[in-house]
Amino acid sequence: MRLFPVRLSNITRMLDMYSQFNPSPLSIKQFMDFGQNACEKKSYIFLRKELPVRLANIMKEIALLPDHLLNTRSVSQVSSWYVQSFEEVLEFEKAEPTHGNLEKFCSTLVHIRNRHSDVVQTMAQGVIEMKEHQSGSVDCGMESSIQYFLDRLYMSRISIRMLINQHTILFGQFPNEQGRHIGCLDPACQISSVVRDAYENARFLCDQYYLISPELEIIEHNPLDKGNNPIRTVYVPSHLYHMLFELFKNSMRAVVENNDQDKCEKLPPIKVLIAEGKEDICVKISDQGGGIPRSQSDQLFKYMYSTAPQPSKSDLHTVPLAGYGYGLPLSRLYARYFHGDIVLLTCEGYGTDAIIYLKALSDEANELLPIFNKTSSKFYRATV
Ligand SMILES: CS(=O)(=O)N1CCC(Oc2ccc(-c3c(C(=O)NC[C@H]4CC[C@H](C(=O)O)CC4)noc3-c3cc(Cl)c(O)cc3O)cc2)CC1
Repeated sequence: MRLFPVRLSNITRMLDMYSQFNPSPLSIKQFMDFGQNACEKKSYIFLRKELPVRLANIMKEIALLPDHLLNTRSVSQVSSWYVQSFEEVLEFEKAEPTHGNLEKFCSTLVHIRNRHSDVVQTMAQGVIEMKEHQSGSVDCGMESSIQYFLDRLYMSRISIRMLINQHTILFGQFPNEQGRHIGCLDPACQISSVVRDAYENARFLCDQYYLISPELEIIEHNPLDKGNNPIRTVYVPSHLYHMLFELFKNSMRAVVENNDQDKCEKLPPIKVLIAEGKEDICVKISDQGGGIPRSQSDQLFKYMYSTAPQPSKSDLHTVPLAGYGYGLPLSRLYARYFHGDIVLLTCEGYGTDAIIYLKALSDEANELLPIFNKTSSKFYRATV
């Protein structure tokens, strides 16, 4: 994207200014409290500052990427999307919150969300382009700086899309079709329902490809609730679904590929435990898929490790359990976004437990946001 000198110096000046502010993390409780008495003007005043701050913080890190990654066609494309979106939001920097401007702001946010919908795939393509242009393999210093950057880029992207979704759902075209939901948050998200949804959809893909799939068993353990009601929490169902869907796909692939169906009529079931404690809600997915050597289990969270040549569109259809190779690292980011986590515990020769940890209390579920500062930029200089 060619930038004319005047425009370039303007953007550089604004980037330097907005990147000096730290992003302001919000908790699930704050999202809920604001959404229950939502005021569009207050949201507009907050977002027209916070969105450029979050965009500028990650744009400064994009600029620190090594040239042979930054100058790939794909990463240049992503960079230009960020520049364009940064400029578009800045148009509201001093605009009064009139009805017209509020409406224009909402549609601008929708355009920005759509512009950035393919950032993950495009970055994956950029990593592949870089590897293709590299004569030798990528050294581990470079690999760890790319891992560090992509984790921060995608966490920033998750957070920006969360802010945009809350505003456009609360104040967009259909504000009253929310039911009990507050934006993309469900105040009473029933964990077992999302587990079943994700399982059924992963099972459909598994049956399509392998013509067989393991059964599901769910157990809930909620010592704090005498009525033994299903465990519910305030969360973003789509985030939880994304994590569960990826983990079920992995479990099903392992179970089907590592169990000799001739010997046993039925595949060992996938067992899910949902437990609520004072601090955490845990969702443990246990399978008998043969497990992975410990030396390999860390690799599964690596973007570079899994960045095999992207499946072609037809592959994605014919090899449905394969993805772009970012399923697990991205799922862990969704869990970490509100201070949860995903941990893999594998027993080679037997199977794997994948545990999703969620914060049980919404005022402890704070956004985890990357901050551009001397420390983060040193990391790039050290490993570039
Ligand atoms: C980056 S990504 O998110 O896009 N994605 C990560 C996932 C990967 O696909 C998978 C899927 C399953 C497995 C797998 C095996 C397995 O396959 N064992 C048998 C081999 C063990 C090494 C052995 C060897 O090479 O030594 C050769 C056999 N066993 O346990 C699991 C397992 C993994 C996860 Cl993460 C899980 O949640 C549940 C599981 O049961 C491995 C890889 C695509 C890429």
